[in-house]
Amino acid sequence: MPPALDLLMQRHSTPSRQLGAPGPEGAELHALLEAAVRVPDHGKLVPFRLIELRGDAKQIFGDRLAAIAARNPALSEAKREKERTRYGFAPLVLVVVARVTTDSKVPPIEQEIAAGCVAYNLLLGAHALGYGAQWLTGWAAYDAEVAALLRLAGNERVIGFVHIGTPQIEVPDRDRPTVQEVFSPWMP
Ligand SMILES: Cc1cc2nc3c(=O)[nH]c(=O)nc-3n(C[C@H](O)[C@H](O)[C@H](O)COP(=O)(O)O)c2cc1C
Repeated sequence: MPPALDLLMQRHSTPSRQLGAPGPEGAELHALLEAAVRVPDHGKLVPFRLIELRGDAKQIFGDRLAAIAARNPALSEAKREKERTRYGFAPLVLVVVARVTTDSKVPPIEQEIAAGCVAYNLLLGAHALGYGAQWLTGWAAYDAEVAALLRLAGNERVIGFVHIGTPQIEVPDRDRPTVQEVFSPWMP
């Protein structure tokens, strides 16, 4: 099997709480980012950007998120507790942001898909470099206060928080859809 296809076959997420140091930094992180932004992009709009959360900034972000969660009566106590600790594990979290050009002929969904490809490339690239990663959204990706905390513009939204680090345990793969389940010929 070609190595690139083998990578696709081997990749799986590592839960963010099972990720620890080290994570990619310096030239290695730069290479990961360069590879990640090579996505199909209708209209070449570059409808994405990335925000790094690392070190103290990452922990402060996690604390602020927990404070927002604590004020939200719609979130269960268990979810609020999860927020208090979520950012203490993976050494690096990349926030993938979609920035949608509204006066373009390219529909917003296509621009958001391009940003989603960046997030997936990060998972693949992290795996290729020997790291583990997980793409999370949760309530925080859709919360206006969190968007303000990240200083997102009105046309921007969080596509995912990609946690990257070194797996602390061997994570078994999950069940995968079979080709038979998802593939069929079109019948005229
Ligand atoms: C857009 C998106 C958002 C996700 N958000 C969450 C999340 O908030 N919480 C969670 O437990 N898993 C979430 N997941 C799933 C995990 O990232 C991951 O895919 C899954 O745990 C294992 O699948 P994998 O091994 O094929 O990556 C999300 C996946 C996608 C594509």
